[in-house]
Formats: sequence, C-alpha cells, structure tokens
Amino acid sequence: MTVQFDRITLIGIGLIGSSLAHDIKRLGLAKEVIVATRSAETLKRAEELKLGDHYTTSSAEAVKDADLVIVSVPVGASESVAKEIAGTLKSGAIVTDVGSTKASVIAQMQPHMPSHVHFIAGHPIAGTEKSGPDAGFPGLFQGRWCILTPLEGTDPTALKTLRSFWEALGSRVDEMDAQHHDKVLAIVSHLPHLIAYNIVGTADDLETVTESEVIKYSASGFRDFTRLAASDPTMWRDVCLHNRDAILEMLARFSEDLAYLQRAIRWGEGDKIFELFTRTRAIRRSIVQAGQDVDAPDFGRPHPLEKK
Ligand SMILES: NC(=O)C1=CN([C@@H]2O[C@H](COP(=O)(O)OP(=O)(O)OC[C@H]3O[C@@H](n4cnc5c(N)ncnc54)[C@H](O)[C@@H]3O)[C@@H](O)[C@H]2O)C=CC1
Ligand SMILES: O=C(O)C(=O)Cc1ccc(O)cc1
Repeated sequence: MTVQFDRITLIGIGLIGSSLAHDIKRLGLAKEVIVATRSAETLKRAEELKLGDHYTTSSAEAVKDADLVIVSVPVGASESVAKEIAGTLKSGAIVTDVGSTKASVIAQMQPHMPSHVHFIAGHPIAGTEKSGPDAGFPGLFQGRWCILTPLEGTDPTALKTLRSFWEALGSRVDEMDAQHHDKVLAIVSHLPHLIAYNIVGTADDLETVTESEVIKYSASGFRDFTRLAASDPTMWRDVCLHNRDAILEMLARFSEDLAYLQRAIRWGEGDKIFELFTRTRAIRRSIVQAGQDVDAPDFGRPHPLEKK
C-alpha cells in the first residue's frame, strides 16, 4: 500500500524529526509538512535547512488539519505535548511518536487524546549519538526495525496506514505490547548506553591514568563506548526515568552476571570465562548472519554515522 498524506506535522525537529523530514520530502509522503518545536532558535535552523513547508513554535497551531502527527521529543516531554495538541487535532488524524520507551509515553499521551483521533505509539530502532536538526539525514530508517505498540481497540485501518508509512521509509515493522517493548529495549539499547556512560565516567575519574592517556591510547572498544556516551543527556535522562523498572531489573541481572565473571577471574576459573566468551561470540555471529550488522560495508544503505 502506498501512502501519501495531505499534511504531516512534525513536533520536535531533532535527529529523528529532521531525518523524518528529509525522507518525507524525498519520498513524497506528504503534500505539506509542518514543523513545530519549542525553541525559536531550533525552529529557525529547521527553516534554514528547509525541513518543512511551514514553521511554528505552537504545537497546537501546527496540528490543525494534519492527517499524521509525529511527536519526536524527549520522552519526558510527551504529556505536555499531548495536552498542547489535544484541543486542535483534526477528526480522524493519526497521532504517533518515536520515543525510546513506550509504556510511559502511552500513559502520558493516551488520556489526553480525543476519541476522534487514532493514537498509536511507535519506536524506530534507528539513530545515532547526535542530536538537533543538523544531525538528521535521509535513509536513517532504511532497513531498520520500527516497533508499533497498538492498544486494545486501536483502529486496524489507522494501524495499517501507519505501518505503510514506516514501510515507505524502508523500515520493517513489528507490533508489540508496550511492557514487552520496554523490557526488550532495556537490555538491547538502554543498558548498553548506561554501561557506556558509566565506563567513560570511570575512566575519567581514574587518578592513576591521565585524561590525555585515555584519549591517546583508547582502543577501538573504548572508542565505541565513547560514541554511545556522547549521546544526548536530556534524551537519556528521560529514558532512565521513564523505563525505570525494566532498566533496574536488567541492571540487577547485569550486576549478578558481572559478579560471576569477577569471581571467575579472581579464582582463575578459565573454563568459565572461556565458556561465556564462546557463547557471546555466537550472538555476534547470529547478528551478522541475520544481516543486522549495521557497521558492515554491505548493509546496503547510508551508514547511520555517515554525517559527521
Ligand atoms: N537519538 C536516537 O538515536 C533516537 C531517539 N529516539 C527517540 O526520539 C525522540 C527524539 O530524539 P532525538 O530526535 O534524538 O532528540 P533531539 O534532542 O535531537 O531532538 C528533540 C527535539 O524535541 C524538541 N523538544 C523538546 N521538548 C519539546 C517540547 N516540550 N515541545 C516541542 N518540542 C520539544 C527539541 O527542541 C528538539 O527539536 C526521543 O524520545 C528519543 O527517545 C528514538 C530512536 C533513536
Ligand atoms: O546510536 C546508537 O547506537 C543507538 O543505539 C541509537 C538509538 C538510540 C535510541 C533508540 O531508542 C534507538 C536507537
């Protein structure tokens, strides 16, 4: 099914909002794109980059007559956006989001949504450590998964339309309930970021190793962590606070497993260490085999970190 909307409104025009803007224009998915964001400075930059057709700092104004509204703000701002747009949404409009956590976003937005709109939360599993309107680029969502979290009673036609939108961007779409989404993402995305923030913080705190040595001798493994640890502080603070339970559960499991490894190292239990490392190597090989290794040169799309 090919989709074209008369009017798409993008609320929030950072990495994700601006990447959507590039692709909507490139692929002709809307006759008109309205860009709304809170800060006048960001809005001015979006206009300079020609990311839309109309620009406003009023989300309430921006959603008037929109068929599709995509909210791309830090998850902690979801409720204030929902309250702001509730009164001006057009009948039959689809309202969605891209937030990294889902149960909290649904809890913040759903109660404010009028019954004449279709609210379906979503999450593209695609991004980089960059933020702001200059960070976006066309093709970010190509070949990546997008998870939609329909609720009981979600209109199947609206769901199909939203699915077609993401498919038009080149994404593969899965449906999942919000609680399960939050558990899965806690381990595959939120924990890795926390580990990265923590290890880079630990290296920075060391008394016996200087900062210049950390920079000078950083091996590629450490450098990979510094990339994640450079991710937007507001966005990731909000993820931590809004997926609290799942993150705490995964952190507890992680700490137990780390203690096991620590003990094996202390007692010289090479077989235990070897068994774990063999098991984890197999996971990496399955990712590569499944074509999910986005760093591979043959992944077949612009590299997510292409825009330096
Ligand atoms: N960065 C990434 O790799 C990914 C991020 N996400 C999710 O996408 C959402 C947006 O993230 P990014 O685009 O990376 O962030 P960003 O920091 O690049 O952009 C956020 C935008 O939201 C605007 N904003 C903040 N509060 C607002 C409010 N109350 N009303 C209107 N606009 C407001 C900011 O001015 C900015 O334009 C977040 O919820 C994040 O969890 C999802 C997938 C990947
Ligand atoms: O930059 C990276 O490696 C990411 O992991 C990007 C990312 C960040 C947050 C998401 O919810 C989804 C993807």
